[in-house]
This record gives sequence, C-alpha cells and structure tokens, in this order.
Amino acid sequence: MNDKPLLIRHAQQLVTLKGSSQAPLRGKEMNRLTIIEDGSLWIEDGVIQYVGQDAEVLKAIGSRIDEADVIDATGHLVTPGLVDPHTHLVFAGSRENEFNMRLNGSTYMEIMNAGGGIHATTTATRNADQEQLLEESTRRLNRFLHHGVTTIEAKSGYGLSLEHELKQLEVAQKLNQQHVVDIVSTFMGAHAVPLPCREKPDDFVDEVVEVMIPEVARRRLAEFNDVFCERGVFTPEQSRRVLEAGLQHGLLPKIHADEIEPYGGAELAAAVGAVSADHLLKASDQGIQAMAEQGVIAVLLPGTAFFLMEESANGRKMIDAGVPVALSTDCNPGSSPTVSLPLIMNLGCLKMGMTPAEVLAASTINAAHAIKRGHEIGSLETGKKADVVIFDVPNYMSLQYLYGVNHVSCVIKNGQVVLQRKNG
Ligand SMILES: N=CN[C@@H](CCC(=O)O)C(=O)O
Ligand SMILES: [Zn+2]
Repeated sequence: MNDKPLLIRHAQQLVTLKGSSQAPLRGKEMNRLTIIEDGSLWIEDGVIQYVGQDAEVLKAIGSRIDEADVIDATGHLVTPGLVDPHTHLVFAGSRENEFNMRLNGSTYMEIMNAGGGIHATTTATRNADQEQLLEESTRRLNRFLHHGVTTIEAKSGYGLSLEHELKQLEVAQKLNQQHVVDIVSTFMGAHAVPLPCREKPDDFVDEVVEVMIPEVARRRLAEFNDVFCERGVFTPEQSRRVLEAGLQHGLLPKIHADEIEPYGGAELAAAVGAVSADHLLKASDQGIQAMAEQGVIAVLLPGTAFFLMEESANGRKMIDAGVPVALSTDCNPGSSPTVSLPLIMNLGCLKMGMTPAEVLAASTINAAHAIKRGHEIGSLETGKKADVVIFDVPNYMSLQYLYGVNHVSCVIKNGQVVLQRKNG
C-alpha cells in the first residue's frame, strides 16, 4: 500500500458516475455521467477520499497537499477503472486456423460440431499445466491493464471435467493473488458437452450438477455459475437445472443466451433471476421485456458479433426497453480474441447505436453491477476503491470519436500508479 496520498489534479473532465452504487443505470439514466471540469481526486490508503473541482479538493485537504504524490491531468479525461464482466481469460493455445476456416465459409457452430471450437481449446487447456496457463493468462491480463481494465470476470469452461475445471479456477485464483487486476471467478462447466458424452448429454449435466458445482462451491473457487444455452449445446431445460443447482450452492446465475438463434435464453435468465444474460444477439422481444422487469443486466459483446461477422445485439432497443446494459470483450480464443475494452466501447457506439455516455456507463458502473461489485468499484466516489484511468483525450466523447486507438495514459489501481504510457 502506498504510504503517501495521491492527488490527481485538473482533469479536463473527471467522470464520476456517482450515485449508482446500489443499482445499475437504466434507460435515460445511462447518459447520467456526472462530469466535473477541472476535476481533482484525493486518494489515501487505496480509497477515494475527496472528489470535486480542484479548488474544492484543495480546500478540503489544506496543507496536506505537501504529503502527496501529485499527477497533473490537465487536458486529460479521468474515469473509473474499466470493468470487464465477461471473459474466458484462462485458456491455452489459439485458434487462428478456425478464423481462416470461417473466412473460407465455415460457421462457428459447424466448426464446434466437427470437434473444433470449444473442444479444441478444451484439449489444449487440459494438456497445459497450471504454470503454462498462468503464464499465458498473465500476458493477456497485462494487456487488459494496458487498455484500462482494473477488474475482470474470468470463466472456467475449457476443462469440462472436475479435475480440469478446478485447475482453471485455481489458476484464476492465483492470478487474482499475484496480479494487480482483480479477478472475479465464474464456474462454467456447462460450456460444451464433451465429445465422448455427446450421445448422453444429460449424463454430463448430472455430473455438472451433482459433482462439479458442489465441489467448486465447497472450495470457494467461484461466485457465479454460467451455462451456454444454445441449440446443439445445452437446452433451456438443462440450463435451468445447471443454474438452479448453482443457486442451491450459493453460486449466482449468469447465462450465455440467444447468441446463435432465439432459444428462450433471455426468458430463462429472467425466470431464474440471473444477475446477467450475455450475448443476446437473437433475444426475443418478450425475453427483453422479461429481463427489464426482473432487472437482469444485459452484458453485450459487440466484439464477438463483429468477429463472427454477425449483426450485433440490439443494445439500443434494450436500453430503451429499460434493461440495464453492460459491455464486455468476451475475450476467448474462438469468437473474440480481443483484450481491448475501449474497442468494444467503440463498437457499442458504431454497431449498436449506443451513445458515448452510455458505453462509458456500460463499461464502468453497470459492468461492476454485472459482477456484484457496484458497491466498491465502477464510480469515483468517496469511500470507493481508488481504481482510476487517465486517458490522453480531453473529453469522454473523444474516447469514442477517435476510435481504435489506445488512449490510456495512466492506470491507478487501489490508489497505486500501476501503469504509465506515452501517447506521443
Ligand atoms: N459462446 C460460447 N462461449 C464463448 C466462446 C468460446 C469459444 O469459442 O472458445 C463465447 O462466449 O463467445
Ligand atoms: Zn463467453
């Protein structure tokens, strides 16, 4: 912990997103950023103590300014640390061959049904030991940090057996201990039916429900439980079994829903009280309505749609229907190998009709709520963790307008400067 306080001064825009620690922003609220011009932050013991205009903060700290390290953010944008609420961070290998196959006409599901896709990464991940997984995942996590991400969700799901699911989750746990970026773990044993079980998928669901979930919960290796609810993977009935079993063991439900075709995933998310439903490219209007009524967060992944060359989810319609929306990279080796959450924000604007304010809310406070961390991160408010990004742009609109560029200039995690970049 830094003994010295940290003072960030004179931000051209300091976006606080204050006032939503209890519940995610919805509808028109998603444009409510609360911006302070000539903004400053006083950070002590890893926690934000004062937020306001420079003159106000200076008045509050008085002569203590002499104790502090000072960062001059003149001409820069200051935001909460970005939060990525849906990644498959821990895996081995890569699948550029499948990218090439898709560009030659194969579809994502054809490749998976032929034993590639998730199965290919499962083989590579099973063959990797913890050390290799840790090394590959650390490199990825470093790159997330370079793009301004200070907290990330990480799913298992490339083990598909108790032994290898535990291995993936243990690697995530170690990464959380070793790396400055915080990791929140999700168990996703129901990511695919392993090839040898293909004739008897319900037997595999039994194993997930009766063996894997209880053991993962007993070892406290995850907080959430996810399932790939899609035709040819897990049916809505099987998915419900998995999610309800998780709930019985204290694992909160999340769901990969309606990605390839409308399949009742959004409706199921609402019925089981899922924290989030993710993907939703093909979600039905009734499903969207049900999510709005139950307050299920839509975690949208426009990078996945982009990379699969599909139409994005209708983020605009979901926000207008009152669904709280968050954004994520979906970082994985098959459908979205990116680590750039800022690029995903760009795509949120360009492919889903979200405003620059909405994508920022979706990648900070709403993303924090999607992993049940809204009370401690996602906004710049007194008492919250001092996770902060300084961007080399003058305002939040420029972050989207000057798209496809990494504008991160400095990242502060728990009150410590952990990354500084030169932007020229
Ligand atoms: N769609 C299912 N699961 C991942 C992709 C996993 C993979 O292809 O390896 C996703 O969220 O996109
Ligand atoms: Zn995913």
